[in-house]
Amino acid sequence: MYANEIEADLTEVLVTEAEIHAKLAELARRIEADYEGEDLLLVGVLKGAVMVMADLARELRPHINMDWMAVSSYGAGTQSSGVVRIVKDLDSDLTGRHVLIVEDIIDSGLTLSWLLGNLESRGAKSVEICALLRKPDAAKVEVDVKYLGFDIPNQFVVGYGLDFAENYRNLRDVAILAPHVYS
Ligand SMILES: O=P(O)(O)OC[C@H]1O[C@H](OP(=O)(O)OP(=O)(O)O)[C@H](O)[C@@H]1O
Ligand code: HPA
Ligand SMILES: [Mg+2]
Repeated sequence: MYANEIEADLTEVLVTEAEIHAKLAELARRIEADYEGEDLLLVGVLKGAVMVMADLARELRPHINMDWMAVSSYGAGTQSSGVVRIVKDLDSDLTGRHVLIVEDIIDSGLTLSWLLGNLESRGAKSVEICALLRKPDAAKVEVDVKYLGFDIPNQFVVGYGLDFAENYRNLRDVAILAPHVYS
């Protein structure tokens, strides 16, 4: 389904487009029930969360708001540096608001544990996390994720927003990147 030169870079498709969309619909129903009658601000973490945010937001039937933050800790490698830096901050004031962070993946957990602390310190009424993927075997810190899509093995994955050196973000599925690409 992908161009031949992309197929050659992938070991296997781990989560298909259909599985992602079914899961996001399921999570959206839970989110709608949990925040019924409340205002909700979705905070997407650029750039990886763009696809999850776009599809999750369109699954949600009530009125919601969206804002974006860009943080980066990976650079061009496959290991988190552990140092999270804000590349773009939110435009919104979080005081008194219900905030749901939308992420593509929890790998070491360093990005989200840092972000959770950062957003909680801004006076939000609540801050929760929705992440499409999590690698339980890669955790360096535990992150309390309320809405989780899939637990996946500890392998480097790409697609559906996830990149390696800024490539593969546009793939529709989540796939394992072949080691020959990065080693
Ligand atoms: O749990 P961790 O080990 O911290 O890894 C997860 C984070 O790493 C990736 O983002 P990255 O910093 O590479 O930037 P990007 O979203 O622009 O790809 C991914 O999108 C998560 O935000
Ligand atoms: O497995 C991954 N793939 C792409 N980006 C990532 N950022 C953290 N883990 C990953
Ligand atoms: Mg990211």
